[in-house]
Amino acid sequence: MSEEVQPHTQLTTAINTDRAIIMGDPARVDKAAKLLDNAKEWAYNREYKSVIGEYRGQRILLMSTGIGAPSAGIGVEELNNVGVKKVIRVGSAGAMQTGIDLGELIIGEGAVRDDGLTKQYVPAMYPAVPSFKLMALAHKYAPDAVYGIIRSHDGFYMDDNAETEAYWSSKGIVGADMESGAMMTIGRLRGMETLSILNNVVLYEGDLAAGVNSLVDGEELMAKGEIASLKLAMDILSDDSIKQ
Ligand SMILES: O=P(O)(O)O[C@H]1O[C@H](CO)[C@@H](O)[C@H]1O
Ligand SMILES: O=c1cc[nH]c(=O)[nH]1
Repeated sequence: MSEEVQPHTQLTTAINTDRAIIMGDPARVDKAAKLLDNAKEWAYNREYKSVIGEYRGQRILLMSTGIGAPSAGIGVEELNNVGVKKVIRVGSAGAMQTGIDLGELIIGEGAVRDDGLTKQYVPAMYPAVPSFKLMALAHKYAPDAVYGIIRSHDGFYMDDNAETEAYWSSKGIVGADMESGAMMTIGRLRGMETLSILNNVVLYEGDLAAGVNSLVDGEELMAKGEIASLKLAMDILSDDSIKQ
């Protein structure tokens, strides 16, 4: 653990908790903060907005990490530096299979590491897997969520998106995001327990940009999915079996 102020997140060990919920969007931190008791903003530097509060008596840090593996990777490293050992990402995603509705929760049983960053940590054959303990708690609180392997990628606006998605869909991948693979890989290398809970904002083969715009506009099913995903992460992190 480091006593230093972390340069990007501005976190220190004074956060005094071993668990955090991370998300891409700083605006989601404000929505999540409303679900906590005694929520207090800790810092807001660059894309990293952090709030500390309590859920069912358990102290939890909320933090945004911006978009993409490099900024998520920095966030996870700095969380580890200040003693955080359990991290749940609550993100948005695109479905990779038909039949997954808007606002449905997709929980990553592993991630295809289609990012550039984590290959600089370990070869691509190293698996990106979540904590089995946190996963078991996900099943306890959300037995009906969609469970499967997700794909974390670097490029939102790729010319070959349709072909790439068809390929990974044919391999059974259930959803796509941009940070879960980095969190699972770097987290595991640093001895942290991680889990990824994603709110579906794009139907399979749907319009990516339109889906993300609807999330911003607060479309009802997506807004419900966002709150459900945050509550699920809080239920898991405050479960009696892993209470701090
Ligand atoms: O909603 P967040 O958590 O940012 O997650 C998803 O949304 C962004 C793309 O729109 C990427 O960060 C992707 O992973
Ligand atoms: O398809 C999607 C939707 C949101 N975010 C992604 O990374 N991909």
